[in-house]
Amino acid sequence: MNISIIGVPMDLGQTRRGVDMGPSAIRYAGVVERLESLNHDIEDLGDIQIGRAERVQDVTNPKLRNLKAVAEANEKLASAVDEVVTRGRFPLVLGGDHSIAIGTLAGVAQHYKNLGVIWYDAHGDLNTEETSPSGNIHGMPLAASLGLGHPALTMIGGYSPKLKPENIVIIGARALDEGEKQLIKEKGIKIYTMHEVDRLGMTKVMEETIAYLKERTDGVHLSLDLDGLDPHDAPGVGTPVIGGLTYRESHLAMEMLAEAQIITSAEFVEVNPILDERNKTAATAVALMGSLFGEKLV
Ligand SMILES: NC(=[NH2+])NCCC[C@H](N)C(=O)O
Ligand SMILES: [Mn+2]
Ligand SMILES: [Mn+2]
Repeated sequence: MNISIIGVPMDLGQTRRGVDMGPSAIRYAGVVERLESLNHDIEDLGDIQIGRAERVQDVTNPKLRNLKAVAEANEKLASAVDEVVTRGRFPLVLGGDHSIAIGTLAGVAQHYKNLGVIWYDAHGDLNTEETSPSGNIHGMPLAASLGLGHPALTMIGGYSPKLKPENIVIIGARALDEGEKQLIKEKGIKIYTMHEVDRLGMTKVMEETIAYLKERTDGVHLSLDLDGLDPHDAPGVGTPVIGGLTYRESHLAMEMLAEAQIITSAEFVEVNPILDERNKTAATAVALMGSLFGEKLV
């Protein structure tokens, strides 16, 4: 595979500092070497520039913190991702907080009629400024990609929506806000909460997810928020939620995706080295990328 890495040192989609160092932490954990060892062609495009006016939080609208800076960075990311896909390469985006999924999806979705998304996350990220309890844009990217929310977010890349609700599968959810629950029901979004993961087991969850997406999509983006994993395996995240997916379940999920060959772009987000233990979370991310890109135990 020809893979292009794009770092997005974004921390303006939430209020805990340090997640802007995520791309560096993931590079230190050896992402390039790991993927090269699997015989992929790797190109590291470096980082997107994030405008951060002396780290001052812009709360002009407390329901949409740092809206302008987040939107600007996502426009840049959308063009960078679009350029990678146009060159026929696989975009691998390193975050940064999850607000960057808006830009990644804006860059990818225009290349597909029916882009699918696997949202691997403790959260739904389906809030809008009306439903958000925090005003943090990292809780809104999936809604924005469905065309819901502020136009500065929904219109990144100049078009909307990027996704159809029936092409989304959420895996690992265990912290959903009221508005998000409503939206999931109203739009019929497919979701495997921790309840279903416990009940069915990850094998069945992934078999169903893969079959579901295969029949209705022509490409699948993996948006993996490290907080989807249990804080025991991924402590370096800004919004940890206990009772999450294990390291082993997550590897199995990545291995099954590799086998099915359905993933056409991916992002690994919310790695915060300041909150981490000896770069464990970045190391987990890199190990999961290994499995996603074909690493086998024997
Ligand atoms: N990408 C994330 N970690 N999102 C966490 C969102 C938390 C909460 N639902 C909010 O909207 O504020
Ligand atoms: Mn999350
Ligand atoms: Mn998220």
